[in-house]
Amino acid sequence: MHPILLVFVSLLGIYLLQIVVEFWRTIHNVGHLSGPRLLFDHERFLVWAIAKLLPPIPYVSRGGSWMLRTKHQDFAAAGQDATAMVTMIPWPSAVIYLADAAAIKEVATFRAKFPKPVDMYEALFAFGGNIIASEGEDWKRYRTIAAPAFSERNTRLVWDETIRIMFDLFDNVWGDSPEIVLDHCVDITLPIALFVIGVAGFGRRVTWTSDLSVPPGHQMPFKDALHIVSTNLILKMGLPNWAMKLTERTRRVNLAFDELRQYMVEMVNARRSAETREERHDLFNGLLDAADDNPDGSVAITEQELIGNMFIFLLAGHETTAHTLCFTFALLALHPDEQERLYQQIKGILVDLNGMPTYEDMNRFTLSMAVLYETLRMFPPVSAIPKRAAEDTSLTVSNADGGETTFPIPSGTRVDYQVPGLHYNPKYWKDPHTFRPERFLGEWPRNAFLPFSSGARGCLGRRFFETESVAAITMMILKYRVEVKDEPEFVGETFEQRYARITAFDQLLNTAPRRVPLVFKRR
Ligand code: HEM
Repeated sequence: MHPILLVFVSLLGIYLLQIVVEFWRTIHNVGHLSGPRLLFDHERFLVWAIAKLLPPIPYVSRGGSWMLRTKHQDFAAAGQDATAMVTMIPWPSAVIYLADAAAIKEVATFRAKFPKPVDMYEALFAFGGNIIASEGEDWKRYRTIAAPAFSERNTRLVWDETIRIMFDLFDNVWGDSPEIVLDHCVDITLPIALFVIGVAGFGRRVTWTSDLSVPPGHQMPFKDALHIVSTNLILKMGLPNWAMKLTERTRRVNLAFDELRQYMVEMVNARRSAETREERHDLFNGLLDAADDNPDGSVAITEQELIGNMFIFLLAGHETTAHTLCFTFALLALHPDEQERLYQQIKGILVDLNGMPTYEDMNRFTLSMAVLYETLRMFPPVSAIPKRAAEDTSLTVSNADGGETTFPIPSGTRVDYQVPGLHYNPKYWKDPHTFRPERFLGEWPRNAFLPFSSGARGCLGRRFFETESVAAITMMILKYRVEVKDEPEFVGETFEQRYARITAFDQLLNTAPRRVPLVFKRR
């Protein structure tokens, strides 16, 4: 054998031998927790992207959207509510997945022991320093500034504007048509969520019929910039700057980012040069208020951080909301009896309100909220919430025979909340595969419901989202009956087939419905 080839083969042999030894050591170090064993590390971006396209292949790929597809199965097979995925190449590593409410609560409580692995959120820095992609002192500063923006007044604004947007849709877009056929329900839920974040987030009213003129100094109307940015955030995060200049589409996306940034800079300047401060309750103004009110006069947040956080609100809040609303209408269309029950409650409440609910009425729509929660339980937009052990530690989970298992966690190991695993865990949820909104009407296991994460790092926009969604669902079901669109190629399918088709999903940055063809019939 040629000496160079001999050296290469020997080095490769040593590497493979080390990998095999390290692989067994990694399994041993997490207490031999059962779970998938895979050849390649799924967390590398390229492998992750390829794995999404592949079908499940034993020891190679779990296939796309595996968490929501497999739900609680891995945990049931393991006989306990913790599993470890151990991968081999390029270097053995383990990710521990939890579907045990008490263990998750412990991880959320001991934040210093289980901080957020911010290196995984690197792509989000494309927008500037921000609350989601930070930890420690930076995160505390962002949270202190951002939390007051999600005020009671902002929530009220969200409610009022959502009702207005829904009426605008019914009166000025759908008009007198007795039925509206949509090939994919996101065609209305994406705009609804965009308009709400436009006005209650950015303080700019954009709507179905809003004016598309381009103000001086701009190349694109605000509405287009907001829309293009919000639907292309993944593209911008995934591609390097030079690649964004290659095609007409990516150049337009780049332009939209520049335009939205410029609109925001102008909004900051207009506000700072204004003689009197306007009383406004959108998130952008809320952030500016907090930034300006720093008691020692120092800059609490730079302009770049302000804009970075606004981009993040758009990323965190737009598609998650739109997709959840879409799944909600899909589930109501698939379960007409549940839809009727919801309609009866809404009608009963609105009889004495002349059809125009106010923010004060929100808590009376208990079934609207229950339907929303049941949708979030079954189709959580975020499947995995990652943490990383900062020191050698251990956790205890319950197992199938009623006992407990304690396992070690070496420092540096990823520990993820596996949200679908928790949400479909029969220990907490009776008949977890059945759509049963009323389970959220009485007492329910709050620690086993994690669509918004929990603890100090829980979702800041939860109330924003809930308010908008309850208003949108309530108005829609009051005015329209939702049905699955009849399509000749699906005649004769069983309920299970129809359910699987209408709720089919892909998991990208969040869970996205694949195609939800619905008909909205005027009541
Ligand atoms: C269905 C709707 C939503 C869901 C399921 C959701 C879910 C989540 C989850 C799971 C996290 C934790 C992420 C992590 O640890 O990496 C989070 C954080 C966050 N969300 Fe949401 N979210 C939703 C809507 C919104 C909206 C509408 C906004 C803002 C307008 C928003 C703003 C935020 C922010 C600022 C954080 C970071 C909190 C922190 O790290 O301190 N979210 N959200």
